Amino acid sequence: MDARGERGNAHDGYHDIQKTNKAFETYYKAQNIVPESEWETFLDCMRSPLPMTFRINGSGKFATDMRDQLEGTLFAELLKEELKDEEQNELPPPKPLAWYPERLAWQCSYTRAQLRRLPALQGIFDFIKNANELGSISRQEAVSMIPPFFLDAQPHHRILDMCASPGSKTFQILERMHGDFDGNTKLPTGIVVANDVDLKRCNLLTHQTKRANSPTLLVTNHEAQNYPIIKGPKGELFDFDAILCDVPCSGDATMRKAPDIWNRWTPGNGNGLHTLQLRIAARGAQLLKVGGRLVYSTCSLNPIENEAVVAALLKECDGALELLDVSDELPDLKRSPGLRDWQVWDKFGYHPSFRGEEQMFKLCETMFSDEETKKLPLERCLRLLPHHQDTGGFFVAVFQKVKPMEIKEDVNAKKQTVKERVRLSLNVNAKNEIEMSHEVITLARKGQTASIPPEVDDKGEYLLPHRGATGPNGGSRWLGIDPVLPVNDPKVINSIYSVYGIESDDIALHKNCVTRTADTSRPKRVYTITDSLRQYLACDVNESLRVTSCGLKAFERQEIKDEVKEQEETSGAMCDFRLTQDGIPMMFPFVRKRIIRPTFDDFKAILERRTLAFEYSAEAPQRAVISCAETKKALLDLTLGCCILVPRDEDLAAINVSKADLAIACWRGRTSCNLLVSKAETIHFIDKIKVNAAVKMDTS
Ligand SMILES: C[S@@+](CC[C@H](N)C(=O)[O-])C[C@H]1O[C@@H](n2cnc3c(N)ncnc32)[C@H](O)[C@@H]1O
Repeated sequence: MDARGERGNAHDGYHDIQKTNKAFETYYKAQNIVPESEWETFLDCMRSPLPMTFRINGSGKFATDMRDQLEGTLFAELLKEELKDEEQNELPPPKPLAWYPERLAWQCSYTRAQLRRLPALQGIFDFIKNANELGSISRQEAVSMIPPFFLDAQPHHRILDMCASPGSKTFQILERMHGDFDGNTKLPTGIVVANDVDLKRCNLLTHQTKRANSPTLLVTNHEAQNYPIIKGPKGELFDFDAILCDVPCSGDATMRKAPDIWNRWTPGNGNGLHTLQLRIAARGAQLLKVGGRLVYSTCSLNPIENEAVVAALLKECDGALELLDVSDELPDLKRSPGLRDWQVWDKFGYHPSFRGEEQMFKLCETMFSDEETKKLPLERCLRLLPHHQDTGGFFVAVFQKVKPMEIKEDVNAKKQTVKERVRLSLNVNAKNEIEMSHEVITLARKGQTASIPPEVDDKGEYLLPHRGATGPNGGSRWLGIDPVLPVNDPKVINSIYSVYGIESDDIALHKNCVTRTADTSRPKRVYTITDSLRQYLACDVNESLRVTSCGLKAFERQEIKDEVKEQEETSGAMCDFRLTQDGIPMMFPFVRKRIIRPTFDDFKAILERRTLAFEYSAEAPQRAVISCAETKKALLDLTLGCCILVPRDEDLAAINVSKADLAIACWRGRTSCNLLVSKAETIHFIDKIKVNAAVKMDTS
């Protein structure tokens, strides 16, 4: 039995681990991060399993409806009776996180094992499992939800998440950017750049944030401490309104979730990361706009990874950064103040001050608190202690940039060859190098790039450069990474505009579409991006950014045989590009053509059977056939190709779902209409209909 009166699942391995570590206890007692009177409670809590928490995704009506459903059914049942586990220990009911706005994040005081095991918790277990898979909730540690709140992200902001994978905080930021976008409100105009040093983790990040369907998202793969500096043609820095530095750390505040840390903890774990953490935060400070916010966070309790980094950053920035007092933000969040003084230890013991020889022990001056440090308002930092709110531990510091600061160039970045610099600065492919002017080559030899400004449109906005797509790395500076190329072939874009009835005044696809296909007149996938994202990419004339994913995949090439095209084009326009299901939430408000409103029965039938034939066929008697003559006629009146099916208004009203929420991509074929939605997504739609219909019946 542990401190919480819980027995772990014999198979979860949790209780096989010895949760003591003398060095850990000595170290943190000496650091005074916890008042003496709370020490034992703190240790007990660190040894107990972490309760499961989740937050409801999205915002506005969708999220509050979901919460009301949850409170109205599942949680109400649990609140009615006293819950006990097998050993008759009382299990408190789920409760909303006190500090999280609008009761949209919840904490269940059960372990995962209990959730799986106890029959009374079956409903909650199923709900969490399904809702997480379908993307309506995110299981996320309570403390990990905190940093994005302090960023104060707005839809028009440029935001940089420097160490972003697996992306739970990026996802929160994107939700905040998109707010209640429903086609009546404006699309976010800002950008979110999410970066990670690990390419595989960049791909994970792209996958985890896919549900946000965001045209503002750019995923890059760089060392955050050397993040590229992008400047506009007049030398103006492309800086960010908000930057999150959720840096790599020892993670010793996550012992409740990862108890193996008890066995491997040493003071050296934190010491070894201090310099990298400081370098990442310092790069963040350089890239921050004056007036913008930088949030530094770790899931470590260690002052060397926390206050020491904050103090060194403040000193290094020489008055350009101010550490903010955020005590009036998230007022219900219990927090401990940061320390002004701490101790430096390593495996040899305690080092009272930095005298120089400590360097031999891999300690550095910035780890120590000196007289200057003690004058800094470090109590403004937030340390979240596990026993205060039954969470994991965390550390957060919020800065504001108050004046410009010097920017050091990226000294460690991979050196470009002269030829490469010339090629990149001119945006020409390797074969054309022969035509480079003497002047440009001289500049490149001096280590400078020729400042070829990005192309500008009649409104003075920067357009994306046409990079050579046949260069040594498939047109990209980066081996294995396809270049980001503009799709502005009028044939492609005009066909999309006209076939789907999209107005260029509503959404400027001709400027804001990109592809990774070398032949931009026949792109495989077309991604939409926001104006700001285009400006950022356009200013990157030297292709310094290693972009692993960019914008929202809105259209995909659908090969249509030429003879079919010929026949069809006599009866109307055809488009080689189908709308993707991911693109529908964003594009639907702008689409005026090829929308079909079937009866609810036909709509459900196509979701369940994936295809609806126009006519009954004796050769395929099992095929479902469209039942409504009006829907059939509307479909037959379309040329072959993609269309969007949306239930009729009265049916949507009956289940309280919006048009954009149940708009599905289909293909109008010769003899049938077919779903273009994956099986997993189809289940999501069927569930949405079922859940909403059940709730409606419940409440009526
Ligand atoms: C604490 S995790 C970030 C968690 C993430 N912010 C989230 O909320 O899902 C730290 C991340 O930093 C990445 N990382 C480590 N060193 C880095 C560096 N030098 N530059 C950029 N990212 C780095 C790791 O790959 C890891 O994904």
